[in-house]
Formats: sequence, C-alpha cells, structure tokens
Amino acid sequence: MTTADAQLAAFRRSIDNIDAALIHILAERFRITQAVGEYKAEHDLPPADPAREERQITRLRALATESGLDPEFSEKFLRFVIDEVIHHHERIRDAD
Ligand SMILES: O=C(O)C(=O)C[C@]1(C(=O)O)C=C[C@@H](O)C=C1
Repeated sequence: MTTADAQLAAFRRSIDNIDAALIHILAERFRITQAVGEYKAEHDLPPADPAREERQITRLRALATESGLDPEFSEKFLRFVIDEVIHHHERIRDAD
C-alpha cells in the first residue's frame, strides 16, 4: 500500500464513522417522529405544521451558515426528511 492509499483509507474510516453516526441520529429522529405521528392521529392533529417547518428551516439555515455548511443544502436535506415524516404521519392517520 502506498502512503497515498493509506491516507485515503484513513479519510474513509472517518467518513464511515460519520455516516454511521448520521444513520443513528436519523433512526433516533424517526423513532420520535413515529411517536409524534401516533400522538397527532390520536388527537386529530394535522400531519403537517407549515409554521413549525418555517421556524425549523430558518433556524437550521442560520446554524448551517454559522457552521460553514451550505444553507441551501441544509434546507433541501431538512425538507427531504420532513416530507418523509409527513408521509409516515399520513400513513399512521389513515391506518386508524
Ligand atoms: O413537529 C411536528 O409537528 C412534527 O410532526 C415533526 C415535523 C418534523 O419532522 O420535524 C414533521 C412534520 C411537521 O410538518 C413539522 C415537523
């Protein structure tokens, strides 16, 4: 193995650890949003709350900018996650 190969392998070990952390964090987020979906279905609350989403996006865009992450990417990522959560909420509501 060359020095360059060893360096790339070291970078990739770090990437693999970060990816694992992301999966654990997402799993935890979806675990709690599952409970939120059940709560909303029980209390006849709508699956989506656009005002709450607006506040989350504003907050995360600011955090992204502070952290050197592209705020556009952060918003797209959060939108993608929230849209999936809303689908889960709808499925829970429709199963009731
Ligand atoms: O906070 C809620 O009401 C949720 O259902 C959670 C969540 C989210 O995933 O963050 C999902 C859907 C709503 O539109 C807003 C936020």
